[in-house]
Amino acid sequence: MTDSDFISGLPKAELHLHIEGSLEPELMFALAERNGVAIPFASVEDVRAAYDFSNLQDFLDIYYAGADVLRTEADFRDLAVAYFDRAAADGVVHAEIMFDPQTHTARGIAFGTVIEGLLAGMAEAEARHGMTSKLIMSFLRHLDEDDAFATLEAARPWLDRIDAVGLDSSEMGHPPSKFARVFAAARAEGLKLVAHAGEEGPPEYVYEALDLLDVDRLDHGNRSLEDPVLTARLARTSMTLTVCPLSNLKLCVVDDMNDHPIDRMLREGLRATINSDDPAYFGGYIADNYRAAAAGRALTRADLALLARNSFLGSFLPDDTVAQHLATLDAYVAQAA
Ligand SMILES: Nc1ncnc2[nH]cnc12
Ligand SMILES: [Zn+2]
Repeated sequence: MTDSDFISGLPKAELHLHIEGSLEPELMFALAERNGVAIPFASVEDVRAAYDFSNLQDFLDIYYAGADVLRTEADFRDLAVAYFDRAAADGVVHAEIMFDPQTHTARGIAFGTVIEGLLAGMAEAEARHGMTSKLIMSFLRHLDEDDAFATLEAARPWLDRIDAVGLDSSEMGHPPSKFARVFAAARAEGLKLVAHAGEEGPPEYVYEALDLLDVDRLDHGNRSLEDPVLTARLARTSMTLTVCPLSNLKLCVVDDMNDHPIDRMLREGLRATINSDDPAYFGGYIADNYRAAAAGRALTRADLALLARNSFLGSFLPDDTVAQHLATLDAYVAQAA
Protein backbone atom coordinates (compact mmCIF):
# COMPACT_ATOMS: atom_id res chain seq x y z
CA MET A 1 0.00 0.00 0.00
CA THR A 2 1.36 3.45 -0.86
CA ASP A 3 1.62 6.11 1.85
CA SER A 4 -1.07 8.06 0.02
CA ASP A 5 -3.46 5.08 0.13
CA PHE A 6 -2.53 4.47 3.77
CA ILE A 7 -3.61 8.04 4.55
CA SER A 8 -6.90 7.87 2.60
CA GLY A 9 -7.84 4.60 4.28
CA LEU A 10 -6.82 5.66 7.78
CA PRO A 11 -10.02 5.96 9.83
CA LYS A 12 -10.13 9.49 11.18
CA ALA A 13 -12.34 12.24 12.58
CA GLU A 14 -12.39 15.77 11.24
CA LEU A 15 -12.67 18.31 14.06
CA HIS A 16 -11.99 21.64 12.34
CA LEU A 17 -14.03 22.29 9.24
CA HIS A 18 -16.02 25.38 8.37
CA ILE A 19 -18.84 24.15 6.20
CA GLU A 20 -18.94 27.50 4.36
CA GLY A 21 -15.24 26.89 3.61
CA SER A 22 -16.11 23.73 1.71
CA LEU A 23 -17.99 25.69 -0.97
CA GLU A 24 -16.20 24.67 -4.16
CA PRO A 25 -16.22 27.21 -7.03
CA GLU A 26 -18.31 24.82 -9.17
CA LEU A 27 -21.06 24.71 -6.53
CA MET A 28 -20.72 28.49 -6.03
CA PHE A 29 -21.52 29.00 -9.71
CA ALA A 30 -24.35 26.45 -9.69
CA LEU A 31 -25.98 28.09 -6.65
CA ALA A 32 -25.48 31.59 -8.06
CA GLU A 33 -27.39 30.49 -11.14
CA ARG A 34 -30.07 28.59 -9.20
CA ASN A 35 -30.69 31.62 -6.97
CA GLY A 36 -30.15 34.38 -9.52
CA VAL A 37 -27.27 35.85 -7.51
CA ALA A 38 -24.56 37.86 -9.26
CA ILE A 39 -20.98 36.93 -8.38
CA PRO A 40 -17.90 38.99 -9.20
CA PHE A 41 -16.20 36.19 -11.17
CA ALA A 42 -16.46 35.16 -14.83
CA SER A 43 -15.41 31.54 -14.40
CA VAL A 44 -14.44 28.82 -11.98
CA GLU A 45 -10.80 29.43 -12.96
CA ASP A 46 -11.24 33.12 -12.09
CA VAL A 47 -12.46 32.17 -8.65
CA ARG A 48 -9.53 29.82 -8.02
CA ALA A 49 -7.09 32.48 -9.23
CA ALA A 50 -8.46 34.86 -6.58
CA TYR A 51 -7.50 32.41 -3.81
CA ASP A 52 -4.10 33.91 -3.18
CA PHE A 53 -4.02 35.16 0.39
CA SER A 54 -1.35 36.90 2.44
CA ASN A 55 -3.16 36.63 5.76
CA LEU A 56 -6.38 35.56 7.47
CA GLN A 57 -8.30 38.76 6.67
CA ASP A 58 -7.53 38.47 2.94
CA PHE A 59 -9.14 35.06 2.98
CA LEU A 60 -12.10 36.03 5.18
CA ASP A 61 -13.12 38.84 2.82
CA ILE A 62 -13.49 36.43 -0.07
CA TYR A 63 -14.97 33.64 2.08
CA TYR A 64 -17.81 35.85 3.34
CA ALA A 65 -18.47 37.11 -0.20
CA GLY A 66 -18.63 33.53 -1.53
CA ALA A 67 -21.19 32.55 1.12
CA ASP A 68 -23.68 35.01 -0.43
CA VAL A 69 -24.81 32.37 -2.94
CA LEU A 70 -26.18 30.23 -0.08
CA ARG A 71 -29.84 31.16 0.21
CA THR A 72 -32.15 28.18 0.73
CA GLU A 73 -32.33 25.11 2.92
CA ALA A 74 -31.52 23.00 -0.17
CA ASP A 75 -28.35 25.07 -0.71
CA PHE A 76 -27.08 24.34 2.79
CA ARG A 77 -28.01 20.68 2.41
CA ASP A 78 -26.21 20.38 -0.92
CA LEU A 79 -23.15 22.13 0.51
CA ALA A 80 -23.01 19.72 3.44
CA VAL A 81 -23.63 16.61 1.30
CA ALA A 82 -20.79 17.60 -1.04
CA TYR A 83 -18.43 17.98 1.93
CA PHE A 84 -19.44 14.68 3.53
CA ASP A 85 -18.99 12.80 0.24
CA ARG A 86 -15.44 14.12 -0.06
CA ALA A 87 -14.67 13.51 3.59
CA ALA A 88 -15.92 9.91 3.36
CA ALA A 89 -13.58 9.31 0.42
CA ASP A 90 -10.77 10.57 2.68
CA GLY A 91 -11.46 8.06 5.45
CA VAL A 92 -13.45 10.40 7.71
CA VAL A 93 -15.87 8.36 9.81
CA HIS A 94 -16.94 11.20 12.09
CA ALA A 95 -16.98 14.98 11.50
CA GLU A 96 -17.62 17.87 13.87
CA ILE A 97 -18.41 20.71 11.51
CA MET A 98 -18.60 24.43 12.22
CA PHE A 99 -21.09 26.84 10.76
CA ASP A 100 -21.21 30.64 11.02
CA PRO A 101 -24.89 31.58 11.43
CA GLN A 102 -24.18 35.32 11.58
CA THR A 103 -22.73 35.24 8.06
CA HIS A 104 -26.20 34.27 6.91
CA THR A 105 -28.60 35.92 9.37
CA ALA A 106 -26.88 39.26 8.64
CA ARG A 107 -28.01 38.78 5.00
CA GLY A 108 -31.59 38.07 6.02
CA ILE A 109 -31.38 34.27 5.83
CA ALA A 110 -33.32 32.69 8.71
CA PHE A 111 -31.34 30.71 11.27
CA GLY A 112 -33.74 27.80 10.68
CA THR A 113 -33.00 27.75 6.94
CA VAL A 114 -29.30 27.33 7.62
CA ILE A 115 -29.48 24.72 10.34
CA GLU A 116 -32.30 22.63 8.86
CA GLY A 117 -30.36 22.38 5.60
CA LEU A 118 -27.19 21.33 7.43
CA LEU A 119 -29.08 18.80 9.56
CA ALA A 120 -30.56 17.29 6.39
CA GLY A 121 -27.05 17.00 4.95
CA MET A 122 -25.84 15.32 8.15
CA ALA A 123 -28.67 12.77 7.98
CA GLU A 124 -27.76 12.08 4.35
CA ALA A 125 -24.09 11.49 5.32
CA GLU A 126 -25.19 8.91 7.85
CA ALA A 127 -27.44 7.21 5.28
CA ARG A 128 -24.86 7.24 2.47
CA HIS A 129 -21.64 6.60 4.35
CA GLY A 130 -22.53 5.60 7.91
CA MET A 131 -20.68 8.78 8.86
CA THR A 132 -21.63 10.44 12.15
CA SER A 133 -21.40 14.18 12.66
CA LYS A 134 -21.91 16.97 15.14
CA LEU A 135 -22.58 20.68 14.72
CA ILE A 136 -20.51 23.51 16.19
CA MET A 137 -22.09 26.95 16.04
CA SER A 138 -19.32 29.52 15.70
CA PHE A 139 -19.63 33.14 16.72
CA LEU A 140 -17.93 35.72 14.51
CA ARG A 141 -15.46 37.47 16.78
CA HIS A 142 -15.31 40.69 14.70
CA LEU A 143 -18.95 41.27 15.72
CA ASP A 144 -19.91 42.28 19.23
CA GLU A 145 -21.01 40.32 22.26
CA ASP A 146 -24.66 41.34 21.84
CA ASP A 147 -24.70 39.82 18.36
CA ALA A 148 -23.30 36.57 19.76
CA PHE A 149 -25.95 36.54 22.49
CA ALA A 150 -28.68 37.16 19.88
CA THR A 151 -27.30 34.22 17.88
CA LEU A 152 -27.39 31.94 20.93
CA GLU A 153 -31.00 33.04 21.43
CA ALA A 154 -31.88 32.37 17.77
CA ALA A 155 -30.39 28.88 18.17
CA ARG A 156 -32.56 28.05 21.19
CA PRO A 157 -35.09 25.81 19.34
CA TRP A 158 -32.19 23.73 17.97
CA LEU A 159 -29.87 23.61 21.00
CA ASP A 160 -30.41 19.87 21.38
CA ARG A 161 -28.94 19.43 17.89
CA ILE A 162 -25.93 21.67 18.44
CA ASP A 163 -23.02 20.13 20.34
CA ALA A 164 -20.72 23.06 20.82
CA VAL A 165 -20.13 26.74 20.22
CA GLY A 166 -16.96 28.08 18.65
CA LEU A 167 -15.24 31.39 17.95
CA ASP A 168 -13.82 32.28 14.55
CA SER A 169 -13.17 35.13 12.06
CA SER A 170 -10.59 37.93 12.48
CA GLU A 171 -8.46 37.04 15.49
CA MET A 172 -6.19 40.06 16.00
CA GLY A 173 -7.89 42.72 18.09
CA HIS A 174 -10.74 40.37 19.04
CA PRO A 175 -9.45 38.40 22.01
CA PRO A 176 -11.42 35.57 23.60
CA SER A 177 -12.14 37.77 26.64
CA LYS A 178 -14.67 39.67 24.50
CA PHE A 179 -16.87 36.54 24.55
CA ALA A 180 -16.38 35.25 28.10
CA ARG A 181 -20.00 35.89 29.09
CA VAL A 182 -21.61 34.34 26.03
CA PHE A 183 -19.37 31.28 26.35
CA ALA A 184 -20.43 30.97 30.01
CA ALA A 185 -24.07 31.15 28.87
CA ALA A 186 -23.44 28.45 26.26
CA ARG A 187 -21.77 26.28 28.90
CA ALA A 188 -24.83 26.74 31.13
CA GLU A 189 -26.91 25.34 28.24
CA GLY A 190 -24.75 22.19 28.33
CA LEU A 191 -22.79 22.98 25.18
CA LYS A 192 -19.14 22.12 24.61
CA LEU A 193 -16.80 25.03 23.88
CA VAL A 194 -14.10 25.50 21.26
CA ALA A 195 -12.30 28.61 20.02
CA HIS A 196 -9.80 29.61 17.37
CA ALA A 197 -6.75 30.90 19.23
CA GLY A 198 -3.09 31.27 18.40
CA GLU A 199 -3.61 31.11 14.64
CA GLU A 200 -2.45 34.71 14.11
CA GLY A 201 -3.03 35.84 17.69
CA PRO A 202 -0.38 35.66 20.43
CA PRO A 203 -0.05 33.08 23.23
CA GLU A 204 -2.00 35.48 25.50
CA TYR A 205 -5.12 34.74 23.41
CA VAL A 206 -4.61 31.02 24.03
CA TYR A 207 -4.37 31.69 27.78
CA GLU A 208 -7.63 33.64 27.54
CA ALA A 209 -9.34 30.80 25.66
CA LEU A 210 -8.28 28.42 28.43
CA ASP A 211 -8.75 30.62 31.49
CA LEU A 212 -11.64 32.89 30.50
CA LEU A 213 -13.61 30.73 28.05
CA ASP A 214 -12.70 27.33 29.57
CA VAL A 215 -12.58 25.71 26.12
CA ASP A 216 -12.74 21.96 25.64
CA ARG A 217 -10.66 22.15 22.47
CA LEU A 218 -8.39 24.71 20.79
CA ASP A 219 -8.67 25.46 17.08
CA HIS A 220 -5.20 25.95 15.58
CA GLY A 221 -3.13 26.93 18.64
CA ASN A 222 0.09 27.18 16.62
CA ARG A 223 1.48 30.20 18.44
CA SER A 224 1.24 28.38 21.79
CA LEU A 225 4.63 26.92 20.90
CA GLU A 226 6.20 30.36 21.46
CA ASP A 227 5.54 29.90 25.18
CA PRO A 228 7.13 26.83 26.83
CA VAL A 229 5.00 27.15 29.96
CA LEU A 230 1.82 27.21 27.88
CA THR A 231 3.03 24.33 25.71
CA ALA A 232 3.72 22.22 28.81
CA ARG A 233 0.31 23.07 30.20
CA LEU A 234 -1.47 22.06 26.99
CA ALA A 235 0.44 18.77 27.00
CA ARG A 236 -0.24 18.10 30.70
CA THR A 237 -3.98 18.75 30.32
CA SER A 238 -4.27 16.74 27.06
CA MET A 239 -5.82 19.73 25.33
CA THR A 240 -6.70 18.86 21.74
CA LEU A 241 -5.31 21.19 19.07
CA THR A 242 -7.10 21.12 15.72
CA VAL A 243 -4.22 21.93 13.40
CA CYS A 244 -4.77 22.74 9.71
CA PRO A 245 -1.53 22.48 7.70
CA LEU A 246 -2.71 23.65 4.25
CA SER A 247 -4.63 26.52 5.86
CA ASN A 248 -1.47 27.52 7.75
CA LEU A 249 0.45 27.55 4.47
CA LYS A 250 -2.20 29.45 2.46
CA LEU A 251 -2.71 32.06 5.20
CA CYS A 252 1.04 32.47 5.75
CA VAL A 253 0.97 31.19 9.33
CA VAL A 254 3.93 29.13 8.07
CA ASP A 255 6.10 30.11 5.10
CA ASP A 256 6.74 26.59 3.91
CA MET A 257 5.32 23.15 4.74
CA ASN A 258 8.88 22.11 5.59
CA ASP A 259 8.63 24.56 8.51
CA HIS A 260 5.29 23.31 9.82
CA PRO A 261 5.40 22.53 13.56
CA ILE A 262 3.15 19.44 13.42
CA ASP A 263 5.93 16.99 14.35
CA ARG A 264 7.22 19.32 17.04
CA MET A 265 3.72 19.42 18.52
CA LEU A 266 3.69 15.61 18.71
CA ARG A 267 7.20 15.56 20.20
CA GLU A 268 6.12 18.07 22.86
CA GLY A 269 3.34 15.68 23.84
CA LEU A 270 0.51 17.82 22.47
CA ARG A 271 -2.69 16.14 21.37
CA ALA A 272 -2.47 17.54 17.85
CA THR A 273 -4.87 16.57 15.09
CA ILE A 274 -4.91 17.29 11.36
CA ASN A 275 -7.90 18.98 9.74
CA SER A 276 -8.83 20.89 6.60
CA ASP A 277 -10.36 24.18 7.92
CA ASP A 278 -11.67 25.59 4.59
CA PRO A 279 -10.75 22.94 2.02
CA ALA A 280 -12.32 24.62 -1.02
CA TYR A 281 -10.13 27.68 -0.42
CA PHE A 282 -6.89 26.08 0.77
CA GLY A 283 -6.32 23.43 -1.87
CA GLY A 284 -7.23 20.17 -0.23
CA TYR A 285 -9.46 18.08 1.99
CA ILE A 286 -8.28 16.23 5.08
CA ALA A 287 -6.26 13.48 3.39
CA ASP A 288 -4.39 16.14 1.40
CA ASN A 289 -3.60 17.86 4.68
CA TYR A 290 -2.19 14.61 6.10
CA ARG A 291 -0.20 14.09 2.88
CA ALA A 292 1.18 17.64 2.82
CA ALA A 293 2.23 17.47 6.46
CA ALA A 294 3.70 13.99 6.00
CA ALA A 295 5.75 15.13 2.99
CA GLY A 296 6.83 18.42 4.58
CA ARG A 297 7.90 16.91 7.88
CA ALA A 298 8.75 13.30 6.99
CA LEU A 299 5.99 11.93 9.22
CA THR A 300 6.04 8.17 9.76
CA ARG A 301 3.00 5.91 9.55
CA ALA A 302 3.15 5.75 13.36
CA ASP A 303 2.93 9.58 13.47
CA LEU A 304 -0.03 9.53 11.06
CA ALA A 305 -1.80 6.87 13.12
CA LEU A 306 -1.18 8.94 16.27
CA LEU A 307 -2.73 12.00 14.59
CA ALA A 308 -5.79 9.93 13.65
CA ARG A 309 -5.94 8.48 17.16
CA ASN A 310 -5.85 12.01 18.59
CA SER A 311 -8.77 12.97 16.35
CA PHE A 312 -11.00 10.41 18.07
CA LEU A 313 -9.68 11.23 21.54
CA GLY A 314 -10.32 14.93 20.89
CA SER A 315 -13.83 14.41 19.52
CA PHE A 316 -17.01 14.97 21.48
CA LEU A 317 -18.07 11.35 20.99
CA PRO A 318 -18.90 9.24 24.05
CA ASP A 319 -16.02 7.15 25.45
CA ASP A 320 -17.38 3.80 24.27
CA THR A 321 -17.73 5.08 20.69
CA VAL A 322 -14.20 6.50 20.83
CA ALA A 323 -12.97 3.08 21.99
CA GLN A 324 -14.69 1.41 19.01
CA HIS A 325 -13.07 3.83 16.57
CA LEU A 326 -9.65 3.28 18.16
CA ALA A 327 -10.05 -0.48 17.82
CA THR A 328 -10.90 -0.07 14.12
CA LEU A 329 -7.91 2.23 13.70
CA ASP A 330 -5.54 -0.24 15.40
CA ALA A 331 -6.83 -3.07 13.18
CA TYR A 332 -6.31 -0.92 10.08
CA VAL A 333 -2.74 -0.03 11.03
CA ALA A 334 -1.94 -3.68 11.82
CA GLN A 335 -3.20 -4.97 8.48
CA ALA A 336 -1.43 -2.16 6.58
CA ALA A 337 1.93 -3.07 8.12
N1 LIG B 1 -8.98 29.68 9.59
C1 LIG B 1 -9.95 30.48 10.06
N2 LIG B 1 -9.66 31.31 11.07
C2 LIG B 1 -10.59 32.13 11.54
N3 LIG B 1 -11.83 32.18 11.08
C3 LIG B 1 -12.17 31.36 10.08
N4 LIG B 1 -13.33 31.20 9.42
C4 LIG B 1 -13.14 30.25 8.49
N5 LIG B 1 -11.87 29.82 8.54
C5 LIG B 1 -11.25 30.49 9.52
ZN1 LIG C 1 -10.92 27.56 11.22
